[in-house]
Amino acid sequence: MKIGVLALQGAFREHRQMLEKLGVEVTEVRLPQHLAGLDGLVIPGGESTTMGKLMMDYDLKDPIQQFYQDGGAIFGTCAGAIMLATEIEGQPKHIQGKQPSLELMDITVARNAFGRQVDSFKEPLNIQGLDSTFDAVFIRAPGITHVGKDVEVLCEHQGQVVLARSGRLMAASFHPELTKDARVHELFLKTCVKA
Ligand SMILES: NC(=O)CC[C@H](N)C(=O)O
Repeated sequence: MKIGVLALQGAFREHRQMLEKLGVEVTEVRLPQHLAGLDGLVIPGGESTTMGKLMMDYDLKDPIQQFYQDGGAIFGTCAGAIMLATEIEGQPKHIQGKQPSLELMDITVARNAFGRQVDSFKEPLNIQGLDSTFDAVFIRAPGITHVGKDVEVLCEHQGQVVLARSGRLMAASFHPELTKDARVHELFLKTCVKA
């Protein structure tokens, strides 16, 4: 299996290390041609307005959407979840129009729903499909405030959805790459088998 990690900005190295630990071949994606031959793509946490701007500057939006249409799977964590969402709440006022995102997953995401950087926290979560709790790190995390009818809720915390899946798309509010526990990445790898 070959997985790409979008490496424009943010915590892409940690995802790379986690996936390599699981025996996966990993490619850092910075240009459209880096998507060739991948089964899945991870969009890391970071800062979604910066990542969105870089995605547009590097002409990656259409190729990533095409990658998904062609059967690729995508996992967005934290800022990456914002990048996947069809609707974003709380975008900064200085951005005119809609903050750039991929608009692939039928979810509404509220930016910074769990407070500011100083309010970052670690929390044991009960995640559907895992037989014990998962210690999740939240850093200026978004909350998933609405899910479409084809979206499965895999975990909720403080009344908000924090892990969701829709076919080959997965979105997490937290940072599963910042722990030693690889089980959330394993859940994603199960969705990466091309039809
Ligand atoms: N850790 C993160 O990825 C934070 C996301 C950030 N708050 C944003 O809106 O882009």
